[in-house]
Amino acid sequence: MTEHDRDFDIKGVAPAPPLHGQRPEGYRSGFACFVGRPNAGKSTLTNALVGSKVVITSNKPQTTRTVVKGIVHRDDAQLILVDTPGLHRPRTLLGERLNDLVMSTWSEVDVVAVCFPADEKIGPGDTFIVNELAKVRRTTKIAIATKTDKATPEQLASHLLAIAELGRTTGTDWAEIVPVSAVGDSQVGLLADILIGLMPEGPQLYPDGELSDAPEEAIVAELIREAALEGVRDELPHSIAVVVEEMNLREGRPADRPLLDIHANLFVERDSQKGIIIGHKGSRLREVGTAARLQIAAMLGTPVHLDLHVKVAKDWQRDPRQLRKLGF
Ligand SMILES: Nc1nc2c(ncn2[C@@H]2O[C@H](COP(=O)(O)OP(=O)(O)OP(=O)(O)O)[C@@H](O)[C@H]2O)c(=O)[nH]1
Repeated sequence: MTEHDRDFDIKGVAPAPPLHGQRPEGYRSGFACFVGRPNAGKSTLTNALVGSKVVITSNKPQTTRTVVKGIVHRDDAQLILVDTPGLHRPRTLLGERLNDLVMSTWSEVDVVAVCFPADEKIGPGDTFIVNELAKVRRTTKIAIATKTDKATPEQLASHLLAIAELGRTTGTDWAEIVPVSAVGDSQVGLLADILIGLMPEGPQLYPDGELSDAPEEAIVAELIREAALEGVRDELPHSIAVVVEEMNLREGRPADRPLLDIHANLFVERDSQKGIIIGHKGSRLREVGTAARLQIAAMLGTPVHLDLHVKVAKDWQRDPRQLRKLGF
């Protein structure tokens, strides 16, 4: 039995569907996972590789909660990208669950790629991640210097040396160190070649053209969450969760004018946070709703009616029952 004959059961990602199509000689397939400190450019890189916005990017740290994957299709390979939450020193039950999820994902993928933004010095956060990753012995590790467009050639050179040094001090054997700019589309193709070269030989795992198997509800929830976080205090990101309760095409609409009805609840931890989200006489919530609605409509290609409610779920990050209900 080869590696790919068993069901892949990466936590939070559905087991692989039945195998598709014939594969030419030498066809490769497998899983890669980007890690790195918040804002390192992981989601942007996933999007650049896949060529479509499937992972939600944001300029605020720590918004990637769910495991969402994008799929790179090539004639000779299929590369499945898994995105994990950030790794933190756990302070709550949610924090512990997220860390467990990250560690088990790392041990099940073929390659873990650590992203180090070239415009920032390597710091304790990076060292923490690489030290944790070093405990996962079997998985191949590569380092990516991201956002190279934001660094001078001299800065980039010393950044690459610092990455190599971090490998040495943590006992991590980087299979490659690759400088990339997702925004400038520099070396993204090379990165794809390198990742694919590190995948095992195996069959096509997903049908052609499938970009992501993240359920639409999860993508919609992330878009709402992103809109709700826009312009609010830095500590609020940890306290918001969005659950899409219902998503249905409205009945009785003409075929050329569909309308998607979405009912979603936005959970905060405290009444004071509810006030921040809702704003003066509901003004902020209306803006959040409009922004999310337009994003969802653009993503799904259907006009949307969004019904958004804000609820307080006291200390949901610490309560196992609430966490289960919210999908963690
Ligand atoms: N100039 C430049 N900016 C980039 C590049 N890649 C990402 N960014 C920006 O950096 C910010 C963070 O990027 P993300 O892709 O959301 O980072 P992330 O690592 O997924 O962040 P978390 O989800 O918070 O862990 C965004 O504002 C991006 O537009 C790049 O190659 N060049």
